[in-house]
Amino acid sequence: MSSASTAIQFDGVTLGYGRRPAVHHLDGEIPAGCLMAVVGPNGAGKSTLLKGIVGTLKPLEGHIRLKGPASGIAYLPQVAEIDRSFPLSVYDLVAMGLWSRSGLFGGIGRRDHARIEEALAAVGLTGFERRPLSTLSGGQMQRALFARLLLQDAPLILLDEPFTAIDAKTTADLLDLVRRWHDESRTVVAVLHDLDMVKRSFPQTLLIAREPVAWGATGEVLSPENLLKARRMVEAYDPHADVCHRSVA
Ligand SMILES: Nc1ncnc2c1ncn2[C@@H]1O[C@H](COP(=O)(O)OP(=O)(O)OP(=O)(O)O)[C@@H](O)[C@H]1O
Repeated sequence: MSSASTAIQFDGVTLGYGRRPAVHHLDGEIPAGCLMAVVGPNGAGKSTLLKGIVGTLKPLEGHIRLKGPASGIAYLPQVAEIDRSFPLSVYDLVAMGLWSRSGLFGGIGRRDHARIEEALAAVGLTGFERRPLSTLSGGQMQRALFARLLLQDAPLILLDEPFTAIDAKTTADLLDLVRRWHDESRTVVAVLHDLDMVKRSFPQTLLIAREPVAWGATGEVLSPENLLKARRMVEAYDPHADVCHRSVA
């Protein structure tokens, strides 16, 4: 049963594609206000887990319960999933962060304009308003996407590999925003590969290898034994297996 301080509750969750599970045996909760990293080897199911939380992927089994409506989620997908050829300006992209409030055709008032400019300033993109997305560097694009997240003003923020292929300065600036969200008591869940960063900046961690390997305080979760176990579990996983029904001992 989820409590008032639970942001996300997993009950016997299996997530997958077709009938093939990508993540299973997921039980537990993410407390509200938690700053949590999701780590694991390639193919461990980290992105799949975020898609399950966002609701773009329905569980094959079990339930994911969210405190608050799905519209209260701000989600940053992996860079590879974002189409930059779409003819949008930086301003338009960032303004999309207001959609949940203004609606698709709501128009942008003076206050909204000021908020967009504020968000652009917070990510260091003042002056980039009219630039087409296709002309941005990878780091500038990620800054623009963070500005959009800022405007979404969501209690739950999901980030899928937000710092991949961006330089140290951009990473530090964006990590400051993540800390700010945490200070504002938002729940932040980020898929990350840089374990040093996780140890430094993320108090809670879920180590996943198609199923949870360890979940809790980062220092305990990221033990050499757990990391080895996770690698072995992903290597041993049968990608053709059907949904399994593990009996409770
Ligand atoms: N759309 C899809 N259709 C079928 N299988 C998929 C799909 N998306 C992911 N998978 C499979 O689900 C498994 C988990 O993938 P997922 O992308 O969640 O892993 P990940 O931990 O995020 O990996 P990485 O660190 O490489 O990004 C993989 O075996 C992958 O091939």
